[in-house]
Amino acid sequence: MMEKENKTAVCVANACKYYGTKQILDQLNMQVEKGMIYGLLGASGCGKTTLLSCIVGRKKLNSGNIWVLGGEPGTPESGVPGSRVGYMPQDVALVAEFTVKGAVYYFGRVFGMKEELIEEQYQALAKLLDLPPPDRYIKNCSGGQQRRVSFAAAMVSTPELLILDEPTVGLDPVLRESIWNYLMEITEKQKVAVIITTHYIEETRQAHKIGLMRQGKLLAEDSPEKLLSAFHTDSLEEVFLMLSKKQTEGRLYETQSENMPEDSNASLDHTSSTVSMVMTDLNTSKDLLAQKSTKKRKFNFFAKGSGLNGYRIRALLGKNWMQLARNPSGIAFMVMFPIIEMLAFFLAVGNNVINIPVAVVNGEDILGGCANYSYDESAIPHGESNCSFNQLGCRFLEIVKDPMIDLVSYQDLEEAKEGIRHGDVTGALYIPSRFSKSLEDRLMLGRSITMKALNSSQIDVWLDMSNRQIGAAIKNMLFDKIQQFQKSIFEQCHFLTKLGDIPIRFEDDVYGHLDETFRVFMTPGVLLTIMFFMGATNTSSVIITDRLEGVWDRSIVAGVSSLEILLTHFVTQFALVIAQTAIVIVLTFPIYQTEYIGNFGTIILLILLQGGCGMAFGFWVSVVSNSHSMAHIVTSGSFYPMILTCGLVWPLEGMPIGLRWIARCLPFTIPIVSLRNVIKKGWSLIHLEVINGVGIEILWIVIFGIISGLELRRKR
Ligand SMILES: Nc1ncnc2c1ncn2[C@@H]1O[C@H](COP(=O)(O)OP(=O)(O)OP(=O)(O)O)[C@@H](O)[C@H]1O
Repeated sequence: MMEKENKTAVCVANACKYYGTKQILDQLNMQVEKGMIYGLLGASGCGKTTLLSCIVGRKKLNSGNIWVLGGEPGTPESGVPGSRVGYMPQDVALVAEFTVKGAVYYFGRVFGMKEELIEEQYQALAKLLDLPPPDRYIKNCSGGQQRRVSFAAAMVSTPELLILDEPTVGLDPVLRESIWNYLMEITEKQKVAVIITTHYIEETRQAHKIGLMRQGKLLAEDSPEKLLSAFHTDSLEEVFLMLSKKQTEGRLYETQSENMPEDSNASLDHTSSTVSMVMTDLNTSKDLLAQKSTKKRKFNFFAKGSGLNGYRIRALLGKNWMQLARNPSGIAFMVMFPIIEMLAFFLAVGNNVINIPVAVVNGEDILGGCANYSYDESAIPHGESNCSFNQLGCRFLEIVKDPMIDLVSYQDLEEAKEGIRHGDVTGALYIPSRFSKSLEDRLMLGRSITMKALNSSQIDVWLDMSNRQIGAAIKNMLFDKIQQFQKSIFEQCHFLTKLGDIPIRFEDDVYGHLDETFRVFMTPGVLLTIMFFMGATNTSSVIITDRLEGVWDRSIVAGVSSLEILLTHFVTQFALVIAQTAIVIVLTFPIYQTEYIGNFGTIILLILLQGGCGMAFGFWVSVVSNSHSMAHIVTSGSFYPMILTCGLVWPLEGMPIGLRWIARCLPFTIPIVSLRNVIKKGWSLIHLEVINGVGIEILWIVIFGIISGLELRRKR
């Protein structure tokens, strides 16, 4: 048995694999010996790549068994993933920013090979495969050149098992021949087992064994010569066609008994519910698979080899750095966006509105334009308690002058109101024709004033409140101005000015002050939301590129763990978050002079952690998204709900109770309050209202990490 075991490289028994309800592999059996080229043939979509993914451990069978180089893929005995297997996936799966040499070196480093050995291998492979110049970027290589580099990357560790998914697509016949010659040589001399898929059926005549696959089943498995003689033809394509036809007619069993030559070692697979001409040595496979099943599998959160390894981490960090550094426009955007966003905030938010056109109809001086008005003569005191008023409308118009409004004189009230309806002006002030006299009566006569006089002692205002912010700003400004106006009259008339005050007094504010701009309130929220979404978009776009280009999967087959990929991306992306945090902090505090009274370290901590939280969110987005556009939809789709419910636009206290609780659980709702407490109240980390912000950020980093890990496992 030992002898047989040593000869076997891959053994697949009764393999079934589903994607959802669709069956891809159907009771498939296959056996590959060491020192053999195994050509796996089949129409597009028959499940070849899926089978190879299961062999290298990237996908899991729903039922059945696989044994590779000493054990089930993923166990230490099999050495898969790792340097014992060279895997060239169907897609090029190389980092576009790598150079040709850098791509081969990356895999050498992941395998922990010495630099001199990698160089030696690189030189040999460059010659064999006629690789493009070493310093040419992968993204600048042609499709055929990229496939050759991909082949070299699979070969760098001189693996025991070489899995090549359509390696010869797009290569010229001369190069195809030299690759086949090379494969013949390594199978013969180094006893490497090679599994190769190809669309060029005749190319596999040189293989030692070929497997003809259709609809998830292996129809036949034998040497090309034996298959050709069994079907009395000299074309493998014809063999395949005949077998396919018989499979469709359900006569495969007959095929085997009729056609198999005496000396063929093919046997019926009686363990399968289907019948096929597979060569699998069932005794060997049973021995191997039984041996494997005694090995206990350990629970492993990140699926494969979660241990951290220095040289793999160095290789991954180098890769991430290259991806970043060789993408200067990406770096420029990552630096520019926080600057642009913060500048947009500081320049656009919180400033007073100016030059709003407001109509004025001064009934006291319709045509005069206040030409004969004198401030001093508009309120003339008589004795201790009397005062006579004159042209107070003009006095009010002088006081009401403010950068916020541009007064536009109208002579008719209806015309002014029409101006609002047409959008020419935002409001209209109407000063009644007897305003001064009526106001005098109001102050002097007290309770005996007539209703008519009372009405005409008031200035009437109409506002366009369709723009609520502007309407409210004008309203507030008019309240201030009318108080100023009243105070000025009281002073001039020697009245007790306090009599004019409304009977409520606002003392000094405990924290902040009433006339602070809206920007001060917004700053903590803007800082944290910018960091969250910058972290999310940076991370998701980098990781999704790795996943879509196949670099992630390929690195994992080379022995890298998901945890190592995650950690190294975290390190690289966190360096960016640190840079972006520095940018937003410098703009907010030294440059825009935002006041803060709390601990600066706590402010930095809350902002940095929020960037980390965004990164973790971006990581999750990249795991659940199958494309860049889907990642963008998820990120931008979550942007509005999170922003609208975080208390930045409207207080949580104004939301329905259930929504309030949901909003509180979001990644930045409570941290915004915590940051505001540090900036405005000077609270430290010992306050619950600060520490819970830090706690929520850390909790979300952990939650996103865990659900991403679980999703990665589920996707296998
Ligand atoms: N992740 C997936 N989810 C759902 N279906 C999938 C997934 N991957 C592959 N498939 C489907 O499984 C079937 C087999 O795909 P596979 O890539 O294994 O075929 P293949 O034989 O390698 O084809 P080709 O020669 O064109 O590469 C196809 O119908 C494909 O659409």
